[in-house]
Amino acid sequence: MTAIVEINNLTKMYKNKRGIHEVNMTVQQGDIYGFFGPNGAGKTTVMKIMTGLARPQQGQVKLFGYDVSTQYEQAMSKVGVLIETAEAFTFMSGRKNLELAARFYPGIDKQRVDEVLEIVGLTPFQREKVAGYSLGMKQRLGLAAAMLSKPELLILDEPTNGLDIEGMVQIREIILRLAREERITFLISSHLIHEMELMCNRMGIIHQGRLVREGLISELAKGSASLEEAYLREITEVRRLAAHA
Ligand SMILES: Nc1ncnc2c1ncn2[C@@H]1O[C@H](COP(=O)(O)OP(=O)(O)OP(=O)(O)O)[C@@H](O)[C@H]1O
Repeated sequence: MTAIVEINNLTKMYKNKRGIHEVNMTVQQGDIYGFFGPNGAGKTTVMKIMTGLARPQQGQVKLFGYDVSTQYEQAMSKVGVLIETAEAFTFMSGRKNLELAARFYPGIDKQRVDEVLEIVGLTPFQREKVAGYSLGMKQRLGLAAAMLSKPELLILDEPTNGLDIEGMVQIREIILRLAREERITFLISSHLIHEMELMCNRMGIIHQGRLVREGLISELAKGSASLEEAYLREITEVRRLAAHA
């Protein structure tokens, strides 16, 4: 197995003493890795450091074997990112937004814009202004933008956050298809455990800034009626140990 993402000992504490502490994670090629934790657990902080949007106080992130802090361009060359809600110019069409984003990458032509619109199911709405898009359509446009450079790894922060059931299903189906047909590796954060169960093969659980468990979902759920029950049991144990520390 090839490790696409290697996170070692990552620490970033904000002035308010919150943040992340000595996080270790590995994403293997072909994984749909679920990065799971409640609001405020530290998911966005890890993802921002991974993509160079924030600096750690300690530790290291390697993407495709390259260190994000010292070999940024090589590390990010095969990575697509969607962190927090997708931003777009609402007065422009979906297509125009993608054409604008494509200018940041050398060698991306109009044909690729057609391809990514097709992948996310926005071809029929490409000429409409983004102002008229639903939240689900905006998220799919963000996914299309992240796909422009033909990435081999997609890092998605809460891609289904705030979406209705139909919107969630659409995003999930796109992710599963891309993993299957284009062999894209995914790192996806969510605070919805059911989403993780439906989409991911492996999962890391972050709790109050610490990665408390990582493994195959099938193994994490073993011996429990559901993944949710397994998670609650894990967290109860973490709290019990913390109380006795
Ligand atoms: N810029 C900041 N300054 C101070 N504290 C911060 C800052 N960014 C995040 N935090 C705190 O660090 C902790 C981790 O936040 P983070 O956004 O990484 O969590 P998260 O798991 O992504 O949660 P959410 O799902 O709510 O986005 C939280 O307690 C948050 O309040």
